[in-house]
Amino acid sequence: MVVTWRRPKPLGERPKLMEIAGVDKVFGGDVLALQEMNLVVNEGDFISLLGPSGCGKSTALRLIAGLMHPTRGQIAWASGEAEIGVVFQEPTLMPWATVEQNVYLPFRLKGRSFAEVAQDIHLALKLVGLEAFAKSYPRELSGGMKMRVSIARAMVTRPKLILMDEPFAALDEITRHKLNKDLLELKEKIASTVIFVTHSVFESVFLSDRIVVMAARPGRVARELTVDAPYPRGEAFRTSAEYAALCRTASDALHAAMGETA
Ligand SMILES: Nc1ncnc2c1ncn2[C@@H]1O[C@H](COP(=O)(O)OP(=O)(O)OP(=O)(O)O)[C@@H](O)[C@H]1O
Repeated sequence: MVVTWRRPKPLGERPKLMEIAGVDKVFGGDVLALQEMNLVVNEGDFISLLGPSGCGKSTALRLIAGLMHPTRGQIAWASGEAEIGVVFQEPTLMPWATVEQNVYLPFRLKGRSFAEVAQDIHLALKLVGLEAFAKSYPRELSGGMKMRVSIARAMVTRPKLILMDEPFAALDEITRHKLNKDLLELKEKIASTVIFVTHSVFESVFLSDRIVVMAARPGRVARELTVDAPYPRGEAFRTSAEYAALCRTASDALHAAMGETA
């Protein structure tokens, strides 16, 4: 695995990675979880899906992951092939396996031997700051460290797109801030694309360059915002007037979307 330090191209110049076109998802014949979703995802985007409970954020992620199929519409990959890694809210680690064995899992599922990919595993652990814990078991790690293992596992095969479903929601605020910052650095190093589900206006503004604001009943995209602030972003950005103003804009958009709920 080669670590690249390539910056994503500016918004508007990025090649298309995948497209969600006119997607509906209906459960049980009458629950319209997602209505007419349209979204173009470009290489290098950091997109947050921001919205209240029940607006279809997880449904959208599961559709993109191919864990289920749309009722109507399509999800098309520019390369013709979906290459994704997924990080869930819970780290979902195998308790009986070491950290490196957990990170090995996606390769094992592809039939690769550990020896063949050991270097990739160790580089992924290094990138999340856990190279010294390769032989530890999940029970020996803090919540934040377990989440780092989960992130290493999602990126070890170098997927084009990493899907993250509220990965830091269960962590304390200090750990969450640290992981937010580390995630941005990591994304830059591996030149990946991220779709990140969150309830938090603050987290979405800190991380993303595009925020897709969603509304509920039925779940749908209400509007899209661009966060026009340069990366790298750190604590100076988090405490800036610019960040406060961007949070205000996103919060207003979210409240407007919730007000539109039928
Ligand atoms: N498997 C399912 N069967 C029936 N209804 C479902 C199913 N999955 C989701 N729904 C419904 O679809 C709607 C959207 O759910 P989804 O979990 O995608 O929302 P969400 O925005 O991710 O919510 P949260 O933030 O609470 O996780 C909700 O009304 C939910 O109850």
